[in-house]
Amino acid sequence: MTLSLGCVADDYTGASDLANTLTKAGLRTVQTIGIPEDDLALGEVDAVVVALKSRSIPAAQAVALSRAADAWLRQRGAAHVMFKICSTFDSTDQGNIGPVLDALRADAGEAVALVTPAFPETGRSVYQGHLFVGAVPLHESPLKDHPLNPMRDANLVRVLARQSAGPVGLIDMATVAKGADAVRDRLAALAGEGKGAAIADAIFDADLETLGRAALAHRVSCGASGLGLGLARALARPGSADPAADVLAEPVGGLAACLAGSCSQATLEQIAAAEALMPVLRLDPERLIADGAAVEEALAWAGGRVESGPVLIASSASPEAVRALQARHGVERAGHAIEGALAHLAAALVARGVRRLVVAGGETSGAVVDHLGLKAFRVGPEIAAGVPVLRTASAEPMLLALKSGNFGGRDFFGRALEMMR
Ligand SMILES: Nc1ncnc2c1ncn2[C@@H]1O[C@H](COP(=O)(O)OP(=O)(O)OP(=O)(O)O)[C@@H](O)[C@H]1O
Ligand SMILES: O=C(O)[C@@H](O)C(=O)CO
Repeated sequence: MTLSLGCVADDYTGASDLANTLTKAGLRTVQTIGIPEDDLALGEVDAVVVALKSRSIPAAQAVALSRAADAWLRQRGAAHVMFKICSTFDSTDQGNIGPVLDALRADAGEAVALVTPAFPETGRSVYQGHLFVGAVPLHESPLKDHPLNPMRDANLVRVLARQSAGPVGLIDMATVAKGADAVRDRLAALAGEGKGAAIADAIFDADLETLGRAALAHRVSCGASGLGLGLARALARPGSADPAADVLAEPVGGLAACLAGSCSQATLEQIAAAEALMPVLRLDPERLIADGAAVEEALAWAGGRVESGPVLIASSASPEAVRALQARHGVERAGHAIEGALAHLAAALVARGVRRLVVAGGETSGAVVDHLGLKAFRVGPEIAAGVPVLRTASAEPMLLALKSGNFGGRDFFGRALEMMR
């Protein structure tokens, strides 16, 4: 079947966030892990979100992967492809948002692309090109302490220009308020001025509906789930059946576990709250890096406990502890070693019968899902804004929840496990 919408996401939790939004808006959506085989049977779907792990890799690799994903989606008939980035615009001056968008835009033969990370449901809004996280500008939010890409500038026109080949313009709120035609005219004017990308202001879902309608006149756009919502509302057929309804119809059973590698403030609070619900093991990150025995000890700890109920294992630590560890081992080395350890733990837990798995953190989820060799998910109901239940299509199905670091309320882990039966 011909896709109404193709999406290339730069991490796995971001992909499920977008898949959740598209599903809620009425599009039948599949999330794939990596670029699918040519013969992947899709069934009746409207949208495919190809999840890459390209947010924090060298820009040239991110470009190559994203172009290949885009080519796969175009082959399946997608006339519009959205590049899904983080709603907090996670990136560095080297990329990867600018280089990937430049490449996708060139492949699509477009002069300019609309960009907005606004996602009102999770408090992300853009005004005069400045990104706000709740009530504070990006550089005053907890994202200033992100372990891999600390965000220290809220002016996205400036941020994107630093990582793009060409200049970047602004579609301001006054234009957005005038409607989709005004936005399309502004995009054309910016293209005439030689701008390759335009940051669009958006505060409410209605703004994103306007931007979604305007973006569909082009072959490529870039944003977070808010833009996904705008595109999906423009594309969905009114009155179509709830696409998430049958994902939880058959319980999968099996054991349940949670793994956390995210060090975001939200995840730290969720782990603290989970202590009241299940046994929690806090890993020593120094030992995880130094020594494979730490993983074996964690497995021994989980052994008997997971047979009688869910457990949570976390490497997560405070910003100060993260900085100290990174100073001793380097940002990448520390990050990869911990991701690898959690992925290894996930595989060992699955080998012991875990079939319901909650993972916190985008990079962490990427490492876990890759290590488990999972290829595609159907998208089920929402646990918290931006986090759906996912179901593998395999003969012995698993349920997963891949949580972006900043998402979910304090009760997230308990809530997820309650839904994942
Ligand atoms: N105690 C720790 N010290 C230093 N780094 C850590 C520690 N625990 C985890 N990490 C690393 O921090 C990074 C966290 O990134 P991850 O993407 O998983 O979470 P996040 O950034 O909060 O989530 P998202 O990308 O969805 O917003 C990973 O590379 C992880 O391995
Ligand atoms: O857009 C978001 O905030 C999330 O989907 C995400 O990508 C966080 O890593």
